[in-house]
Amino acid sequence: MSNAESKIFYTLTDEAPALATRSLLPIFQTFASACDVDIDTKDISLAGRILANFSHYLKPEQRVPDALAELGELVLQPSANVIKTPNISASIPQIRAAVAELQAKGFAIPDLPDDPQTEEEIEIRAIYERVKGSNVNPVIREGNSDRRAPAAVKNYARQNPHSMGEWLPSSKSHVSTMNGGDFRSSERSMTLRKACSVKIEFTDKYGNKTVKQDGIELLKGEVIDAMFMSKKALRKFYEEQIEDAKNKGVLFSLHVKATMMKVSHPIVFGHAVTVFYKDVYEKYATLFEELNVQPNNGLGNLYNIIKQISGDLREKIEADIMACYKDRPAIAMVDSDKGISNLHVPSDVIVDASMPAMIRNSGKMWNMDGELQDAKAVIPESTYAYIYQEVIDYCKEHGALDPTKIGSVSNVGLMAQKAEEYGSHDKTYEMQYGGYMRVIDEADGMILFEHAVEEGDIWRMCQVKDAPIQDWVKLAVTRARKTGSPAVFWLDKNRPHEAQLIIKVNEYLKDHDTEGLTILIMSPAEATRYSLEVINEGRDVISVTGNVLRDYLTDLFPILEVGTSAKMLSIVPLMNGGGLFETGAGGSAPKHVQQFVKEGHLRWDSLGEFLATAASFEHLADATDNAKADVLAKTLDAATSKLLTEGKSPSRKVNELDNRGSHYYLALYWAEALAAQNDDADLKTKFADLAKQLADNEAKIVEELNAAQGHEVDIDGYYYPSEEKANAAMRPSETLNSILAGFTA
Ligand SMILES: NC(=O)C1=CN([C@@H]2O[C@H](COP(=O)(O)OP(=O)(O)OC[C@H]3O[C@@H](n4cnc5c(N)ncnc54)[C@H](OP(=O)(O)O)[C@@H]3O)[C@@H](O)[C@H]2O)C=CC1
Ligand SMILES: O=C(O)CCC(=O)C(=O)O
Ligand SMILES: [Mg+2]
Repeated sequence: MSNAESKIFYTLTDEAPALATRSLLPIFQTFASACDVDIDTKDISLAGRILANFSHYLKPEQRVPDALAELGELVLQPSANVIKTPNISASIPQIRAAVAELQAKGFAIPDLPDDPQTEEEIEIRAIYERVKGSNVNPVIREGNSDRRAPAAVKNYARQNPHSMGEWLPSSKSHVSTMNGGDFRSSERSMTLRKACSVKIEFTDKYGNKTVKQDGIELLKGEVIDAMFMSKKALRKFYEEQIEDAKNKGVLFSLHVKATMMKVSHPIVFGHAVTVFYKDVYEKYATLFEELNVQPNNGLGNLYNIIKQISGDLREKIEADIMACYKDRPAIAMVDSDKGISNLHVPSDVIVDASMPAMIRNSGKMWNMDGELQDAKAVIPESTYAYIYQEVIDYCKEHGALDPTKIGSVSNVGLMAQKAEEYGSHDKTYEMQYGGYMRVIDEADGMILFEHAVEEGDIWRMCQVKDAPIQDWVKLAVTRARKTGSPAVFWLDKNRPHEAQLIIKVNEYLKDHDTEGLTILIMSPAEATRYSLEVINEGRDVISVTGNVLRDYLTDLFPILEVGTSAKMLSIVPLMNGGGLFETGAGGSAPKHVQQFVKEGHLRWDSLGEFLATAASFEHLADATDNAKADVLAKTLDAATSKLLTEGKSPSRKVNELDNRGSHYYLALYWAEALAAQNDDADLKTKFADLAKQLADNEAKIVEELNAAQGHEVDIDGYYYPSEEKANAAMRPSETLNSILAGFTA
């Protein structure tokens, strides 16, 4: 029965999840063969995406298909069944590093031009812009998101709580956000009564018009917004916050999402760099211009560039950088041993993961001396920053949340069809001159939005289509019905965009039976407090949010509740009927790779992959009437629960069970569960033998896996490692490999 519908696509991505896949996928493929299901792969790694986009620069034998474009098509098909591991949403410094590695490996791809001048350079830059930032998820997320902690994970965390730093009322940590001049304060929003085509037009102060984009086709019922962040207000805000951090004796730490908000946030980040290190960037302004220094790529970019200039001048600049610290507050560090601060690389501190980590750590971050210290978390955009202040206030009042007692905040998030900020990337502009930005209906010339902007302001337009909103409301009601938990729409009637959504939510709720359900609408700050109160009473609550809060909350609450978002079940019911199964909410854990190559221990926990794969089998079973796939799904879930209770998750420390060892135990428990079930006799027989072989060889396999630890590992690359070496490193047990290879379905 090998047809299109019996196929699962598993993505090959980057960093830790890509390493883990090399060990885990052969296990999944072996088990899937027993129910006639193929698990095929799609390489959407950063390196793979660069190569696919520059095919015309490569020798024919080096060319690779555009797997992301293929997946983008696939997710529109009702038969789609995709398992997606986290991938790098690349910042420019990450792209540069990947390009250098690929070039060194003989791929003649072009350098990323900083300041494209010729037609060819402009074309090359445009291709890299397509590869940059969050460009995978918006393409394949053709559905809204349903993320939650499965009961087994929650119960395990209750019994084996992760550490939670103590919170004292005396903590000086706090969130600082703009109270004017930011996107929120200038936001305009409307719902379209009819389909139309609009253009974005800039008019300078002399009346000259430039069409930034035209022919933007919008649908009836679509909610569109436009807003801008004032450069002057942002820089003034940074100055004030730097001063305030110094006066209060707390660390200055910036939290943005330069990867997902791939156009606007690198600029927001760059201003923080040039304000914090103002003395240097102003003193050497002309030189830096000649050298093409790019503050949006962080202080690390400056250090890299001055490496190339003569000793004396370089030392002078370096001394001037150090001198900045005298007048500035202490700065939060990413790696104090290596002197890497929060302002070095735009993708090192990503707000969704960095703020919960700070909250878990008693509101502290690392200072230059490698000590924990209270911090000022600077989150310029005020739209969602308040939620973190609310959590901090709550912790100051009530102490840290107790993972042994608290309930859970799950999430239903709006993201389908490039909803909200996901759709803003090609409609975000850094203004070269002051003037007016207008969104104009092309049919009748009517001005839909108008903003007076100044040089350097960041203007953007977002959109969210009506069908995804209807789907989102339906998903929220479905989850509320299924769980009996209250569902809270985190929408602020005072924010223009959310006021439009509230009208739609109230309208579309009428399409469903909501009798007996608790469905509430609250502003994000109120909803934060309410949700904390509910979970502190041990009860659960569903957060129903827009795209950015989806991202923020699905790291925030999981990290507080179960220690990491990697253990979440993360499902995207695709709007055309297919299923996209993401692995947790976690990222690609660059630190894990560093540890792996240094000491041969991979601490990545593939629990998210286990959960996603079970959900994928379950979906396939329903979609194709494959009863065996259903048995595989149920037994995989049972094996995952057993793995948790038996403590066979990866340890953080070298020479203890790591990612590979946990995969062995998953295979063992899964085969045992299949051998023990009575729903399918054929599977029972087949897997009884496999279970026996895996059990009989436990000591030998674990020994072979452990022997691979405790020393450096060479996988020959970071973004494009050697397949042969990485596979060998991730599958070091000959015994396990031959047992799997010997399995016949
Ligand atoms: N869906 C997607 O495709 C996503 C991609 N990303 C990308 O991931 C990269 C890193 O992002 P960042 O914000 O630093 O987030 P990460 O989630 O990668 O890192 C934060 C920390 O979370 C812990 N963690 C995350 N996943 C796991 C896991 N499976 N097992 C064990 N621990 C885990 C690790 O903690 P510890 O070090 O203490 O072990 C890790 O250092 C970026 O390139 C980003 O663009 C980020 C989010 C989602
Ligand atoms: O798309 C991205 O860049 C990251 C997405 C993310 O962090 C998430 O979906 O939780
Ligand atoms: Mg996230």
